[in-house]
Amino acid sequence: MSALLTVRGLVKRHGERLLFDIGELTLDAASAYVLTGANGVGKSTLLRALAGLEPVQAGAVEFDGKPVSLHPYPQALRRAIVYVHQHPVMFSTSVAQNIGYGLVARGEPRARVAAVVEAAMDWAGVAYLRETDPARLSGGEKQRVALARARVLQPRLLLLDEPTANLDGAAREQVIALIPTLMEQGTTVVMACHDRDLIGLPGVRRLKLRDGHLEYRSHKGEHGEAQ
Ligand SMILES: Nc1ncnc2c1ncn2[C@@H]1O[C@H](COP(=O)(O)OP(=O)(O)OP(=O)(O)O)[C@@H](O)[C@H]1O
Repeated sequence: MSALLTVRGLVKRHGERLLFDIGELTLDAASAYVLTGANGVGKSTLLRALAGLEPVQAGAVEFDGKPVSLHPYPQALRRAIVYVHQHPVMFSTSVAQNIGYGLVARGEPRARVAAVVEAAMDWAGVAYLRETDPARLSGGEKQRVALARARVLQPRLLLLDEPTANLDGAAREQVIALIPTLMEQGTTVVMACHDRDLIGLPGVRRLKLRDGHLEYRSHKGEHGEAQ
């Protein structure tokens, strides 16, 4: 499998506190990962750093086999890497306009945006909400709208920050059901989570952040330090 993203020497400090010092992080193309670790260990920070939303110290970085920098964060990575917040922020327009916003911003023709948004709403099971003010959405609906909004951008790497946190019952199951279909479209997905059902999804590899280091774990529970 070919590497989509490799980052060497990924270091994050908050003042005197060293949050993580990761020798090497490699994410393969068209692969899915869960990123686990105790509360406060730095999972969100790591995802946000990869998305260019958090200043971080990085050595050599390669995306799609080409050297890139995380500072300044290149436009090509901004297009290719999408981060979905645990509590997604929505514009006070309609659900449909929120989902299409990124495509409109990229200058896509209106007719194409409308068709893609329609398909994404069907995929996420939110078509009945198309004209709804996002402020009225439940937590589960909001997360599914956020996933649809990310999916239409066809990212190479999708970073999901605790997509099922604060959800239970059917709302949680609806979000979990969407994840394998995201993986099918060739997107690499990394999910920060504590959710056992996400961790146990078929084909999902596990990354564990512990004591500032990243461990790669197989499904059988074997583990080893990252290089
Ligand atoms: N600007 C900041 N200054 C100092 N410390 C910060 C700052 N931002 C985050 N932190 C700290 O960094 C640590 C990592 O936070 P982060 O949200 O990445 O953890 P997490 O593993 O995602 O946790 P959780 O599972 O609870 O969501 C926390 O201890 C947090 O308080």
